[in-house]
Amino acid sequence: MIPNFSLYNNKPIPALGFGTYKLTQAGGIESIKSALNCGYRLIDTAYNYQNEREVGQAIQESGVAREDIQVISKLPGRFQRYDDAKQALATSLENLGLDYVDYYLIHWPNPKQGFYVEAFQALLDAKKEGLIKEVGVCNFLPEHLTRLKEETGEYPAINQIELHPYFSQPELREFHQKHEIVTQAWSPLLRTSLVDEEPVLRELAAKYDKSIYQIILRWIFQLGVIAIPKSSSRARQEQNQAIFDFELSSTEVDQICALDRPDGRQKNQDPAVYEEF
Ligand SMILES: NC(=O)C1=CN([C@@H]2O[C@H](COP(=O)(O)OP(=O)(O)OC[C@H]3O[C@@H](n4cnc5c(N)ncnc54)[C@H](OP(=O)(O)O)[C@@H]3O)[C@@H](O)[C@H]2O)C=CC1
Ligand SMILES: O=C(O)C(=O)[C@@H](O)[C@H](O)C(=O)CO
Repeated sequence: MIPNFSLYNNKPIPALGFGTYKLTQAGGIESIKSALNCGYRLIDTAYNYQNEREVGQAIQESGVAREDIQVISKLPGRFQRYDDAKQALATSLENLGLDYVDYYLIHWPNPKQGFYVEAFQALLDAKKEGLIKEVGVCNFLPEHLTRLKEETGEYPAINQIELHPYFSQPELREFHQKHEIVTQAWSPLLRTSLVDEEPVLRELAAKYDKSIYQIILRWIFQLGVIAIPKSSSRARQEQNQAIFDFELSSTEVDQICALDRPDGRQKNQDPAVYEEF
């Protein structure tokens, strides 16, 4: 059983979700259906993943009630003008075959382009129309979040950011906590690169009889952050959620936090300068 965290308004959100980047076509549908059938109730997709149709079909075929599933999708950078944002949301809903999406997130701030406040306003208006339950963002830095608050009066419900043992984002997590923004961790397993070399993770895995990936996901849970690991395999989907039967000590949590590196980003995608369309 995956426990819940709470949003700013006390609404529950699963404390662990399922990522779907690269899960496409028939195999993708089977993997997403498998994730739903083994207990994931928070599914992360994006317009740009070109798999919203697969997510919609998996939901329909899973037999799990729509209202028991929370679906996240994301607005591409090229659609941040007000009317384009609303049209992109309409296309996402059509692709998903849903009347509403639980969370629609601005995928990247693209600060050089300069339209993210306009996009946020469009999504706040779509929320009033019942098309989105909560508006969120990804990859926003404190300066972008502050600007949203100053210009629209609201913070997003969620900020989905790169977060894993090499990049644990302590300052941004603190900012989120202060302003009741839920933190989600993308690439929580660092797409499995490098982490299997880490002695601290290996030692903890041996101590708790868990895999290093379970140690990482448990650490993220204990930070109060929602990880959204992706896996195509049922066995690894089950493994990734078998993390609620043990607890790391606060010293062990700190030991993993100490792996943080200034250059720890997976692909050097610094949202202050990186733009994705
Ligand atoms: N908002 C944003 O800008 C971004 C959002 N995301 C979201 O975050 C999700 C997760 O991040 P992602 O980049 O996919 O990377 P992850 O860190 O989730 O790693 C996924 C990789 O790890 C493998 N894996 C998963 N579980 C295990 C396990 N227990 N043991 C061994 N290998 C494992 C998977 O292989 P296999 O499938 O074979 O199991 C896959 O190759 C994405 O799918 C997407 O939804 C990602 C990037 C940016
Ligand atoms: O997966 C996502 O949500 C992304 O934003 C990706 O584009 C990710 O940034 C990436 O893998 C870029 O090559």
